[in-house]
Amino acid sequence: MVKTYRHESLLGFFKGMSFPIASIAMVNSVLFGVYSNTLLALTATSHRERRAQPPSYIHVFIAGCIGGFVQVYCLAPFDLIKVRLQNQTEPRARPPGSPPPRYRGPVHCAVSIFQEEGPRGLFRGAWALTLRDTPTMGIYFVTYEWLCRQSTRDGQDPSPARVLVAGGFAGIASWAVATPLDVIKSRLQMAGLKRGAYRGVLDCMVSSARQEGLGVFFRGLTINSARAFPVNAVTFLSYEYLLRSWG
Ligand SMILES: C[N+](C)(C)CCCC[C@H](N)C(=O)O
Repeated sequence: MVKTYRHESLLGFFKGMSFPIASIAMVNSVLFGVYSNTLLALTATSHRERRAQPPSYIHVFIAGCIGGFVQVYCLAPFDLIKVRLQNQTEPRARPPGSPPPRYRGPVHCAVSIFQEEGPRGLFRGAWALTLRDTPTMGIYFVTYEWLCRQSTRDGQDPSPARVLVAGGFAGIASWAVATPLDVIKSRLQMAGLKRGAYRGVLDCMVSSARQEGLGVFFRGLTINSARAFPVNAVTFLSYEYLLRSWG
């Protein structure tokens, strides 16, 4: 944090955020929409009926995995642009004559990737993202449901405080499992800049572990968990209460 602040001031912390903020609404509505509709197809219960007739954890897991799988295709290009911009550090005062940053902003970044790496370039790392999100979104929804049911009497709606706590821990639990593939995904997304860096997911895993030890698979987990708690607490609270007031 100190280094980022010294080098890039407060703005450095928000690098690459305009795109994720604009895209998060779309990505989350795809995730939660596919999740809820898959549960409807599997259990024939709507969101409202699910308190009285709770779905089995297997159904929750399958619906979460399918939701995770589908949302990857909305998330992948936005996530790639975020990673590319976050990894581009710019000093506060650029010495005169030094080259300008490679990407001038999210739109310029998207256009450059499209031109330099082709349309498929925008989906770089999407396979690692699919591997990261499919099972861990299942874990995300199962953890949330389990924690809600632990603390709520059968058939009753969980209180807002419980929804917040269950959502927060669901975020942490799923990130704990997702972090190894998150590290690999980000490396593959960055590798598009240098030709032939990795041959694929497995190659990236093996060479990262060889060079940096197994600890590499947990890089960023602490800061990600600190972020995941409030983010996912609010996400689930919004989901529950928006559906309750509209459904
Ligand atoms: C499945 N995985 C762990 C990758 C993400 C789960 C939480 C997703 C949420 N939008 C967030 O940004 O925290």
